[in-house]
Amino acid sequence: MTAATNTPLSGVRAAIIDLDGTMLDTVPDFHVAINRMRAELQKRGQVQFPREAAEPGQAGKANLTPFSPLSAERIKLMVGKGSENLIRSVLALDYDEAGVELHFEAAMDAYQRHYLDINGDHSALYPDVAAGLEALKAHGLRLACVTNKPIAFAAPLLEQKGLAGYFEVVYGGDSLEKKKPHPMPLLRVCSDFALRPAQVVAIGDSSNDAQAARAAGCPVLTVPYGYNHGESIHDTDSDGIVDTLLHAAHLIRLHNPIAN
Ligand SMILES: O=C(O)COP(=O)(O)O
Ligand SMILES: [Mg+2]
Repeated sequence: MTAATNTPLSGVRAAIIDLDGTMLDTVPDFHVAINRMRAELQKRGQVQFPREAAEPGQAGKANLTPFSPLSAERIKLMVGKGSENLIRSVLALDYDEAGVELHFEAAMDAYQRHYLDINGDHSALYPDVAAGLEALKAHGLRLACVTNKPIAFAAPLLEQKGLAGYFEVVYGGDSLEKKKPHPMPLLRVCSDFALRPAQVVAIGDSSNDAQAARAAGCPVLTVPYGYNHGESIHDTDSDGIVDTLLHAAHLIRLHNPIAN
């Protein structure tokens, strides 16, 4: 994209930043919490086995085979569409459809407990995140964070990593009726800021962010280092790929030379 007079980034006054895979590499947290949840389910399955089995040694036999821990790479493919989707995808590796439904509630409960226990302990900021947020703010942009992570995970995580102060609003995947790729959370930010969607750029790591932005009518920039469900970010429809949030800030500034 060149600094022509009218581009998708012209007139941008605010930015909506995604969390997982864009600001923080959280897969190591997901990795620990998911495998602890699976170990817990496994343990309970073994305890229940003698009582549940109609014929000892028949029903529930599969539960006696230890779940081998999932790799971080495998979990990375499942992150980005919220907790419910993640837990269903993980359960589907061990159970058939009926089993997924049967174990869903207990799995969610265990997962949330384990995640909150270690939230942020294994996660790290990507390069130039704080510098990028500083630069966006210095250029007069208002900032919001929109993530599909539950707000009970996202809010303390932003706080712990020193990022909370940058954002006027934060919406989690369960804050509103719909989550990304639905445009609802992005449109809510536009209305919070009293700006038109064309004035609010979304910055994210996945097709989820891009689809939500397109549906809302917001320009969108993508980063190439996050989790795009195993797909190349080059195949995602966006207005530009930026190496870092700092690069995004420079690009926005280039297209808005007189703002501030
Ligand atoms: O928790 C998730 O599904 C990921 O959320 P995010 O990429 O929208 O921050
Ligand atoms: Mg993301």
